[in-house]
Amino acid sequence: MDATPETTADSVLAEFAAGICRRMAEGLLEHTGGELRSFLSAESARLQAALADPATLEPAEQPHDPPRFSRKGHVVINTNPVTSHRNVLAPLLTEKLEDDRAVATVGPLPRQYQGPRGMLHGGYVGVLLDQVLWDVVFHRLGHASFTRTLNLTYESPVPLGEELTVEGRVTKIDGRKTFAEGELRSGDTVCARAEGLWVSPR
Ligand SMILES: CCCCCCCCCC(=O)SCCNC(=O)CCNC(=O)[C@H](O)C(C)(C)COP(=O)(O)OP(=O)(O)OC[C@H]1O[C@@H](n2cnc3c(N)ncnc32)[C@H](O)[C@@H]1OP(=O)(O)O
Repeated sequence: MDATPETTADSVLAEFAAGICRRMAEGLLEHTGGELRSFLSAESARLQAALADPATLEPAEQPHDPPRFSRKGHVVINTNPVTSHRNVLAPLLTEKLEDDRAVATVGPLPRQYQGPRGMLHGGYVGVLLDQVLWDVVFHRLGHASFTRTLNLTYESPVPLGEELTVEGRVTKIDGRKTFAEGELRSGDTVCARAEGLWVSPR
């Protein structure tokens, strides 16, 4: 069996296509009428050109999330809706994990994440905090666990169009229970705080 289910060039092409889809999702909310038609046409042409000649995808880089085979031989694609370069819903995080602490940067987030005008949807604030707290718990324990509780406090609206910082810390481990807390910041402003419980599988 090959080490990967597709060539590196095809993985790069898939991530390029995901980038086009992300821009299209944003463009559909930014443009109307003839401007929208021109925008869609230009993005489609870029994808068609890449499909016709993948060598035009410069600079030739390594894919971030190439599919792999599981131990049982199934194709595994990273589907994570926050971190996967292949999932067009994912805003993508740059994350640093150290011991009991994770610090991630995300954004600037575009219009498809909007709740109140110009602000991030509150449910999505929870998604970002859930992911980063889950990540720090995984990093600390070395295995996956389930979010059991996640309590959010919204301190101030989260702006779209600005880079955000999401921080998570493990605060206590008690048998199968791991407690963690964190916050989401825009600049120096703490916009939301979270604390929760992660339960390891039996
Ligand atoms: C591989 C890569 C994947 C990347 C994914 C990123 C994911 C991001 C995070 C997520 O989205 S996770 C998905 C959302 N979460 C879920 O779907 C979890 C749904 N809930 C469950 O499946 C079960 O409720 C759960 C597995 C969490 C717990 O069920 P159990 O039957 O194993 O728990 P149990 O009732 O035995 O409780 C375990 C311990 O927690 C304690 N506990 C439970 N609820 C509590 C509570 N609310 N407060 C305090 N303690 C609590 C409970 O008393 C007990 O304590 P002890 O071990 O000391 O006896």
